Amino acid sequence: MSFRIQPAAPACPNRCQLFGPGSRPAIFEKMAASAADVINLDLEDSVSPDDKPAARANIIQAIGDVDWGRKTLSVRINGLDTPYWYRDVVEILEQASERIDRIMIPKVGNAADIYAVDALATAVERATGRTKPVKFEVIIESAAGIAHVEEIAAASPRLEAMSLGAADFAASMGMATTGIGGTQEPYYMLHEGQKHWSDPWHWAQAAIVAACRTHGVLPVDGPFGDFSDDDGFRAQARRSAVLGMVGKWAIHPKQVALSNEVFTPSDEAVTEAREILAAMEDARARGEGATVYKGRLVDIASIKQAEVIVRNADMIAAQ
Ligand SMILES: CC(C)(COP(=O)(O)OP(=O)(O)OC[C@H]1O[C@@H](n2cnc3c(N)ncnc32)[C@H](O)[C@@H]1OP(=O)(O)O)[C@@H](O)C(=O)NCCC(=O)NCCSC(=O)C[C@H](O)C(=O)O
Ligand SMILES: [Mg+2]
Repeated sequence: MSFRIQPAAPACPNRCQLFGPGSRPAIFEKMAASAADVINLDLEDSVSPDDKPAARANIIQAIGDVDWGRKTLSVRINGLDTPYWYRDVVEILEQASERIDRIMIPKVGNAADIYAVDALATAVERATGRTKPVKFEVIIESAAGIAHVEEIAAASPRLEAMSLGAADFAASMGMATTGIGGTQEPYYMLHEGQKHWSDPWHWAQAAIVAACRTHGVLPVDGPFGDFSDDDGFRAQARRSAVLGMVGKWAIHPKQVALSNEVFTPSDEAVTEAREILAAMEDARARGEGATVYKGRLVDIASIKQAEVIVRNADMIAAQ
């Protein structure tokens, strides 16, 4: 056990991040009216190269003009392997209002990528006299990103959240699939003639959660491409929640409610967590460190487990 205390991740709801192309300003008001906790206005892969300047201008105007309520407002810039990213950062931080909360950096490969954007953002903020430092979120979506995930999680005090980008991740890893998240038909074990499907995203998600929890960053599951498959989305999101992720992207508005449903602790879960805390309080009064709740062991670690659920529920209810 390390003597270092694990830092808390930011206490802001992040159950669903709704994406929309910056080249499609007609949907910005709909995004703002949605039930997503986070809005991601995209300058990257949903915007064609010719549309990048117009998309930047749309986003800069909308950051100030649209009523985003209490949502976290994030702009996904282009990757550092493109000629677009520096203009994204400079134009947004020079021209957009301070309503923007985060810049999302895609395809990060190592801590130096974050350092580069941090240096540029810091220079623009100082030059323009901005008073609210923009926060960062990153996407792990390459072999290099997952190989360096821990140094990326530690790279900047601006960093609030880290997502798995299943599509680019699969491409970078050379995975034999065109699916964006979810069950992959050929990824199964055979036992006595029966197929047992496994989860090809699991290890990357677990690595992201561990890196994030070590450094006080929110771990988030990325896109689920087949927006006609609600049950598939739910199944993927539930696995992510059990692993410790706090939310998931929506690439279509119909996925927002699904994500909020999965990543909001249920009444039953909260009741059980509070009962465990009460049972342990009674045990403590008796001078015991362990007791029995519904026929199973609960001990001091159970207090920490129950507190995760209660804290999360209280934080969401406070919004
Ligand atoms: C996927 C879409 C292109 C679908 O758009 P559309 O054809 O308009 O869908 P519908 O006709 O079903 O729309 C129904 C109504 O909802 C509105 N709408 C559509 N999309 C959005 C949205 N994103 N936010 C809010 N509202 C939206 C429509 O206007 C309709 O409204 P109405 O007419 O009033 O009923 C589109 O959803 C879309 O562009 N989605 C986002 C795509 C995107 O941003 N992709 C980037 C993120 S995923 C990624 O990059 C991969 C990742 O990096 C990785 O590597 O894994
Ligand atoms: Mg991507």
